[in-house]
Amino acid sequence: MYNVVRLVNISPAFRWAKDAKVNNKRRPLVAGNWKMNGSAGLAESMRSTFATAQLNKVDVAVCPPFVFLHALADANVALGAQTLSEYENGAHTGEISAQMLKALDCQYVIVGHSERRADQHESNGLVADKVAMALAAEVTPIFCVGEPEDIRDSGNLYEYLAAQIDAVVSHVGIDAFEHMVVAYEPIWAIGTGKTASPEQAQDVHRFIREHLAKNNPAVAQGLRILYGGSVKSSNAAELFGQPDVDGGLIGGASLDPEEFLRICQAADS
Ligand SMILES: O=C(CO)COP(=O)(O)O
Repeated sequence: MYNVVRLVNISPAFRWAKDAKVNNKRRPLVAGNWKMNGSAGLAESMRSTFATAQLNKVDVAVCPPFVFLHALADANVALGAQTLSEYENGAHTGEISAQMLKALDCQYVIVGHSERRADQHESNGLVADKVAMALAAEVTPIFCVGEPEDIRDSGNLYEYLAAQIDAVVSHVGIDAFEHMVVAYEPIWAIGTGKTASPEQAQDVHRFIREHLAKNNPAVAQGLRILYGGSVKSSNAAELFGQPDVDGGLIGGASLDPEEFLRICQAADS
């Protein structure tokens, strides 16, 4: 399904990964995932909170439900969606295509979030198809991986994560990761208040980078790997301070514009 030719002819505007790496340092990204929350009012208050925010060294994105994307258009944050269809167009009632997101100026789309893997039974293969669709439309996938607690406890953490990553690598190719963001979100840390320790996050982020580096060291080095799972302003700086943690994917705390701004400020250094 994935069209390699289109990626080779990718537009200069999509080659952000080059710009995202300044002086050999990856530029952090903080993305808010509202999940099935929020309102037009929240979009408005997010817009006004960020209108005057002085953030220089961090990229910020907000991923509201589809119906509020327009309410954040031209705000002082990049737009992201929470999922997309694996189909290009046609008779797929209720689906939203990559091209539609592009037309709305969505720069990012979350793909493979654990809640969709669980609720909508999205398999590694389907996630790979969706990543390919996003790439073909030049919308940057925020590709999520993460383990349930029993997998971590059983000692199979790295095999589990490698299978999630390899499904996408084998479908779109390692070079496509130049146009992607990866998010590590341990399922046991999502919405639980139980954050991974900075050391736990760093260990997994380093594993992800080294795993990808086996195929393309330069792409792995430039890749932004976000941490997600109970990030708050009180723990953000320490998490973002880890060498392989390049920002965060924020759930609950992104529903409070002031708190979300504080988390973005923690990455702005
Ligand atoms: O799933 C998440 C972001 O995608 C994390 O959610 P919380 O920040 O609410 O734990």
